[in-house]
Formats: sequence, C-alpha cells, structure tokens
Amino acid sequence: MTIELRHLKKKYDNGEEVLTDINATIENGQFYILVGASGSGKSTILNAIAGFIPINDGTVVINEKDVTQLPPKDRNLSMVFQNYALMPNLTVAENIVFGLAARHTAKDIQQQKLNDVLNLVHLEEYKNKKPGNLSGGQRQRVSLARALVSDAQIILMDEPLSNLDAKLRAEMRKEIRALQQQLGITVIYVTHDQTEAMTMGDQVMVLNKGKIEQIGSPLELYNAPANTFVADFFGSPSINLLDVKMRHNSFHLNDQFEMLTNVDIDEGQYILGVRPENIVISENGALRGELTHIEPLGDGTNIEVNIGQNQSVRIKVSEQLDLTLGDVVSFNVLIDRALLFTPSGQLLHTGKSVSAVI
Ligand SMILES: Nc1ncnc2c1ncn2[C@@H]1O[C@H](COP(=O)(O)OP(=O)(O)OP(=O)(O)O)[C@@H](O)[C@H]1O
Repeated sequence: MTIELRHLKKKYDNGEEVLTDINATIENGQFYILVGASGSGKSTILNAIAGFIPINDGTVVINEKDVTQLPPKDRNLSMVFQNYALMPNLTVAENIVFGLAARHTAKDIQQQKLNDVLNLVHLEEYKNKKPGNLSGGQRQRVSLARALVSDAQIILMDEPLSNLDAKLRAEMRKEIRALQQQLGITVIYVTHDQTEAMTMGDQVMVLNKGKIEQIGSPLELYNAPANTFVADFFGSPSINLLDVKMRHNSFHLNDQFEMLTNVDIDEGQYILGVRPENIVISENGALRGELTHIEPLGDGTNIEVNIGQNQSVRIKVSEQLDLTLGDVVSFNVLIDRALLFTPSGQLLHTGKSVSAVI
C-alpha cells in the first residue's frame, strides 16, 4: 500500500494556514514517522489521510487511487489513538472484534481473528477483562489489536505511547516495530518524541509550523540535517550551534579560539554545528571554558562549559568525570564530524568536508 500526499493544504475557519504544501510518498511496508512540536500539524496530516477532516487543496492517493473525497471507511486503513478509545463496558475481546461484528463478519471468523491478534499482542489471558482493569500498556495493546484485526494494510497511529511511563514506552516501541515488520504493514506514526522518531522510523518527516523541514531516514536527519532546525531537533543534549568567523582558512570562535580547516568557503560568518559527543576533553585542548553544569549519567557525563561572550558548549563523554563547578575544562572539537551552516541556518557542509586540524 503506497500513500502519496500531493500538495496538501489546510486552513481552518479562522484563516490560519496549518498545512502548507505537504508532499510525501509513503512506500509499502514503511514505518513512516511524522514528528514535530505541538501544533506543527502532525495530527492534521494524519486526519487528512484518514479522511476525518476535509482539506482545502491537494490530493491523498492510496495505492494509485485518489481517495481525497472518500469517507474514512472506504480508505482501507485503521487507527490507533493516544487515549486508546476503548469502550469501558465491553471486554477486551468484545472491544477487539467490535468492528468485525458491526460489519457482520461470521462468528467463527471473528473468533479465529481474535485469537490470532490476542496471540500477537500477548493478551490471551486478558480477553475477558474490562479495559478499566488493565494497565496503560495493556490497554494500548488492545487498541493495537483492534487495529490489526481489521486486516487493514495501513495503520495510522497518533502518539500511541505518550500516556505510558518511560520504561513501558521503550518496551512498546520495540513491540510495535517488531509487529509492523512481522506483518509487513504500512504504519504512519505521529509523535513529538525525537527518540521514537529515531528508533522506530524507516522514514521521518520533520514538521515545523505546518511546513516540511526535511524528510529522510533517522541517520540522514542526524548526520546531514538540512538546516539548524532539524540539527537541533535530534540529539540529546542538543547540538552546539556556534557562531564562527571564517578568516585565513580558520574558523574563529569568540575571537579567542582558532580552528584550522581545509574547507573552501568565502570569508565571513557561519554557524558550526558540533554534536556534544563529538568533543573530546583533553588537557591541552585548543578550546577552554568554565564548567557551569554537570550531569552524571552513570555510564557517562554531560557537561556545559562557558566559553565567554554568551556562548556555552555542551559536551557528552562516556566516562564519569570528577569535576566541580567553576573548574576550567579544556577540549578539542572533532571538526571532521562537524556540520557547517550558513548564518541563516542552511546546511553547507557535512562531516569530512569540514575536515581540519585544530
Ligand atoms: N479544529 C480546529 N480549528 C482551528 N484550528 C485548529 C483546529 N485543529 C487544529 N488546529 C490548529 O492547527 C494547528 C496544527 O494542529 P495539529 O493538531 O495538527 O498539531 P500537532 O502537531 O498534531 O500538535 P499536537 O502534538 O499538540 O497534537 C495548531 O495550530 C492548531 O491550533
């Protein structure tokens, strides 16, 4: 099942344009993520694909058929919601087969399908319980089972894990991804969580105020973000975006630090993007500053160092550090892993192309 979004536009009655020319192709069997901050338009796209809201312009094509004017029930897709949307007075089994029963599917087929999906989501023992007696994770599995039982080849998921605690969320991420791969279904998944986007998606669409910032695989977005918005969206702690000047084949940071480079660009102002893990603490490092923040993680440490002129640098190392606030920390940037952006934030060079000696 391939889904194509062509020039989707959406304005609500108040005239606010919440989607501006959305174009995308979602290939059969892909786990496709829509990610962005609250209000960026993720749910609006999902609802437009499902047919829950009309769009002002553009087309939704499913398997080469224009479905823009079709009601949701004729689009061959099912949906999993954040709040589970289960019926509290029905048992798990009744909730799961509700749609099949409504379509008068034969009883024995209903039972067969029910057993199959209960087995898939590991809920056999709970089939006679009411949703109120289940944990959040189990409720979300019921809602997943209900989506799977319909045999729809496309499942739309709107923040399905956001009501779960961190540990359960991590488990469910794996389960949903494994199920999707096992069944070969196409999933379009909305989240505001960069970790979900990175860990689950084959392709990720990054949205900002109703516009697409970039579409790519998780590692493409991480290693070659189209702009500083995308660079800043992925990674924790977030990337350092340092104002640098290019002069005499060197980047100058704060007029104090100089980094030689062989990148061939005009002299002037740029933004150097350095991920916190691409900085090495070293006794005689080329850069130094005062420690202003330290976060011991057990398996590593995150620190922040003030290098003056209102610029601080986030550093992530995989060791435990014995440092006190105010200590001077000296470090080197692995400049061959840095990203170079124009002053307006568009990517100019990635990785090796910025390669240099500090
Ligand atoms: N029925 C509506 N009438 C007017 N504006 C709306 C309506 N529904 C959504 N919006 C606006 O559309 C924009 C996009 O909303 P949408 O729900 O798609 O964002 P989102 O990225 O899914 O956000 P969230 O993560 O908070 O759900 C927001 O600015 C929102 O206020």
